[in-house]
Amino acid sequence: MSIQFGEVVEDFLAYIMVVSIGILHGANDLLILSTKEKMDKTFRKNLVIYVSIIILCVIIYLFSPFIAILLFVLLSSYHFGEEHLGETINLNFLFNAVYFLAYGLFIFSLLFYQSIFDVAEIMIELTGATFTKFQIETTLLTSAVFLLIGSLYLVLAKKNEVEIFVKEFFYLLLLFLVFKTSSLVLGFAVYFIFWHSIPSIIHQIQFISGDLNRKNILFYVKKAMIYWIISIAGLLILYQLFPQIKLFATVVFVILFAVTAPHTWVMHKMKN
Ligand SMILES: CC1=C(/C=C/C(C)=C/C=C/C(C)=C/C=C/C=C(C)/C=C/C=C(C)/C=C/C2=C(C)CCCC2(C)C)C(C)(C)CCC1
Repeated sequence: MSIQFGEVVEDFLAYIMVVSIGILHGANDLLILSTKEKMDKTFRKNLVIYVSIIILCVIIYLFSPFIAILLFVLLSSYHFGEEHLGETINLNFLFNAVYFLAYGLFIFSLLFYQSIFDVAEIMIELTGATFTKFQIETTLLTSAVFLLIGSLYLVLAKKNEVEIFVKEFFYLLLLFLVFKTSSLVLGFAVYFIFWHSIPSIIHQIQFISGDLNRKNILFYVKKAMIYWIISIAGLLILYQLFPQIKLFATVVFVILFAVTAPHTWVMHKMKN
């Protein structure tokens, strides 16, 4: 009973974090595109591209939910890696892409490995199938090998200092402890908010306004508000429209699934 109560509180906290800061961190994507292109006229074109990518993701999901979620995990892995390591690792396009992908896949497989039954529950609601223990273990091991070889190469080729990888190793150890001791949704939320969304919001504010200060933070939040409200409305409508969806987590991941591809595109453009 106490474990269940603990999980309810943990999940509640996680949803608050994801729905507030998590969704917010993507809500200024159109402003970032306009800032990058320095032309107001491109706003409508960017909006059409952004919404078309969302529609394309939904179509892929309707044709094959499992393939769609698999692509979602792969793209998210790359995106998490690029956001976290983009300023540290810069060798060439192929090396960076593989390293970022391996980093994200390692995080996801570590999380899934710790909560295999909860992952199965959400995956079955989303797709009717789930990842097997063997698939998760193989991904965990393969991504770890890629990360290790890639990091060794960067150190031996004198591209990066060894201290960077030692620090990252301790971060991963910390994440392992977080994933082991919390529910699936809270574990995901801790990574998504503290490792990904908050650093990303800081980079975005610096990109849009130059400095990180109170005025620029308020400007960022004000500009994001309308898109944040539309996304939250979408989430609530979806939850009401499909009463067969039992888990709130499923609806949250559907929303994240829909916005991840256009958001990854914008963030990639911002950084390159
Ligand atoms: C601008 C705009 C807008 C908005 C937008 C936004 C708001 C965005 C956001 C964005 C975002 C916010 C992003 C995010 C991202 C996320 C991610 C990247 C995640 C990932 C995750 C995953 C991959 C998961 C997985 C899993 C788990 C963890 C468990 C269970 C199972 C599964 C597999 C599901 C709109 C639409 C209104 C309109 C138009 C314009």
